[in-house]
Amino acid sequence: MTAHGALGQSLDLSGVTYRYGRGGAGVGPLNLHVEPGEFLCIVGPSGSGKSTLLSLLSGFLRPQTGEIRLGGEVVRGPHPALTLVQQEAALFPWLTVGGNVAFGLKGLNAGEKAARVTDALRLVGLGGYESRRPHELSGGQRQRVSIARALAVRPGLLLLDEPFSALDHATRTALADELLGIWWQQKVTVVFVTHQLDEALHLGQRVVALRGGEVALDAPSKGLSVGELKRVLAG
Ligand SMILES: Nc1ncnc2c1ncn2[C@@H]1O[C@H](COP(=O)(O)OP(=O)(O)OP(=O)(O)O)[C@@H](O)[C@H]1O
Repeated sequence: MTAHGALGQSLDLSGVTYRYGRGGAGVGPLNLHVEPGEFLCIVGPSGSGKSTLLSLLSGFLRPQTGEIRLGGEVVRGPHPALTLVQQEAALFPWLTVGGNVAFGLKGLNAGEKAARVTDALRLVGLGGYESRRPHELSGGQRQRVSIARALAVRPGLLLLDEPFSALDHATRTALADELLGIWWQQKVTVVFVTHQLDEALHLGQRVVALRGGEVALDAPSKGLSVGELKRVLAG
């Protein structure tokens, strides 16, 4: 299921486990392959292991068994090619929008940084907002800035943890469609965690449902229904 000659990187999990305490809750063993440029949604009830999985994917937690590979390279810790967008836009209030987007850019000169910032803000529909401050923006705009910040580093894998959950329905729908446009244009690999089953089916090419830290379903979203997902998640 390769998407449109993607530039994003492949993601592979083989035998990955992480348990909090001996025999405690957590995830695994997980085996998962994500194609370069694929859009994967992860759903699951509260406590099913979604956040633990994202922490493992973003390198904040190390697997206790197995390994995670991004573009064939073992992930050994937080990495600039793995960017995480969280529920609430965590912007630095004392920096401008441009400063926030430029924050993670390393090893570039000032001109290259400015070009990356301009491009990323244009992608999220905030061209010209460079000198604004976060408090001057709406919740949806702030979340757009955090997506721009993630995109500015040209990630091989974009991880999103319920990025639209704090937004009203109309803004949420608009941002979801914008994200699809960006994904299509940038050909980045996306792993998107959501509680909303309809959102997962709308956005993802493929849906993975977690239950009790294990994969209960891994299927193309085409042909899946919210009812079927609910049945799987209920066990
Ligand atoms: N720091 C921790 N110490 C001990 N147990 C933990 C810790 N973090 C999570 N857990 C447990 O691990 C399991 C998976 O939690 P996780 O937060 O990954 O689930 P989740 O699907 O993201 O839930 P939610 O949708 O509520 O955010 C749960 O049983 C949780 O109680």
